[in-house]
Amino acid sequence: MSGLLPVAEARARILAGLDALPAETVPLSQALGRTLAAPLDALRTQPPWDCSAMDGYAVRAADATAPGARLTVIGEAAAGRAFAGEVDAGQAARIFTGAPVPRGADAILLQEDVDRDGDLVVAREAAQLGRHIRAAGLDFRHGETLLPAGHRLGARDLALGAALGHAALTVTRRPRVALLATGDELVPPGAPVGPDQIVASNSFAIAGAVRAEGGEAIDLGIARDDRADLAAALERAFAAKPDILITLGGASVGDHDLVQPTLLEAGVTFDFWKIAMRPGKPMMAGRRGATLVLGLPGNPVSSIVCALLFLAPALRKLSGRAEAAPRPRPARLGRDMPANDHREDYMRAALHVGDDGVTVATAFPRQDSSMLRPLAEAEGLLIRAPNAPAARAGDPCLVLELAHPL
Ligand SMILES: Nc1nc2c(c(=O)[nH]1)N[C@H]1C(S)=C(S)[C@@H](COP(=O)(O)OP(=O)(O)OC[C@H]3O[C@@H](n4cnc5c(N)ncnc54)[C@H](O)[C@@H]3O)O[C@H]1N2
Ligand code: MOO
Repeated sequence: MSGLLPVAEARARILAGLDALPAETVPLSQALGRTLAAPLDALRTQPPWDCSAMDGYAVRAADATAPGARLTVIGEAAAGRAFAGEVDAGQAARIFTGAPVPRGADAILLQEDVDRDGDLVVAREAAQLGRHIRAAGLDFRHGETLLPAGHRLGARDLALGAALGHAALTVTRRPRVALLATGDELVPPGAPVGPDQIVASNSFAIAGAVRAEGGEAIDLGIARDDRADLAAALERAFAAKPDILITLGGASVGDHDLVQPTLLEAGVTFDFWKIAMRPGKPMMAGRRGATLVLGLPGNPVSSIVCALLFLAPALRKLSGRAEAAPRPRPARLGRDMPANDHREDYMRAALHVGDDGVTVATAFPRQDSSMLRPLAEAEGLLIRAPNAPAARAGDPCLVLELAHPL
């Protein structure tokens, strides 16, 4: 055996140590992407009264059972201006869409289906009981629960929240994630790049993934490959009281991979180091106090895949979301694949929909974890199980889609 932790077990161990963050109240206008900390209940009934779905005439259906029925118009009901009177036998009230149906009336005749002459309307069609009337409570009733706690709020839900009578919503606090890149070779984009240097890129993807999951990213820049510099940067990171601290790089076994010993010295207790996956093998996970510490590998693709598989689920659990783990979906292989070794493979792949409507995933020929271009071009990650035997084009497989905003 390899002694590396299986992906699912690594994720389960990370999630087991996390609880939903406390609740806070935010104005409806700021609730997009937040997660409900309590069920969303109706504070009112909608529509509050029987209401007209059309412009026309509110009548008694029994008065207009056949074309030619003649009715006297006695008033008008508009949206926001109800008709206070009652529609009696032989009478009608002019009515507009969204207006309360006056007492006595039980059907709406469309204005296209009548002829009007002064105070008189003559039906060209028979009225039908209840036709074009939205009954009170058709949409929801006071006290009903419409969305459960743990639901992440989309744009539609904000309209629902407003209609239910909420000006503010109770949501979980945003998880705070501190990001610290490490490496003498790294400079931020836009800064002069020395002869032995490259541009630090990983933090941008990780911060983006954090925000996409509703978290707040705190970028603490780049620490040098120097114990003192790294230790000082880590203290700055912990001082920001993050729910999660992410280090990038220095996770492996090289002489300059100082992250693990420095984290240990800073009081971090490690749960595990090294996962049976490719890319992302040298990821480490631990805790200091209330902070989850994830040490992601430096290779850009490794760090981003680890963020998808471990950081995003951790953020979902902290946010109180019902479903934390990523959900791969079934697909077919676009080409023959060799047998896999002991690591679960997450291969950058093109996706298309085959003739039978099933997604076809074709792994790119180069799977180097340093290469951002194929990651940017990929539409999905083709998952190859540890020790999967060789497989043929057309065989079933699993993929994780890489859709916007990732
Ligand atoms: N002898 C061994 N060597 C390596 C092993 C191993 O098992 N034995 N594992 C390899 C694997 S797998 C990975 S993944 C990498 C991870 O190494 P580190 O986490 O120590 O990462 P670094 O050495 O710091 O960096 C690797 C690579 O990535 C670049 N990098 C780092 N940070 C950033 C950043 N923020 N933005 C862009 N690029 C970054 C860095 O310059 C290096 O090129 O280790 C293998 N080695
Ligand atoms: O895990 Mo490393 O990520 O294979 O390059």
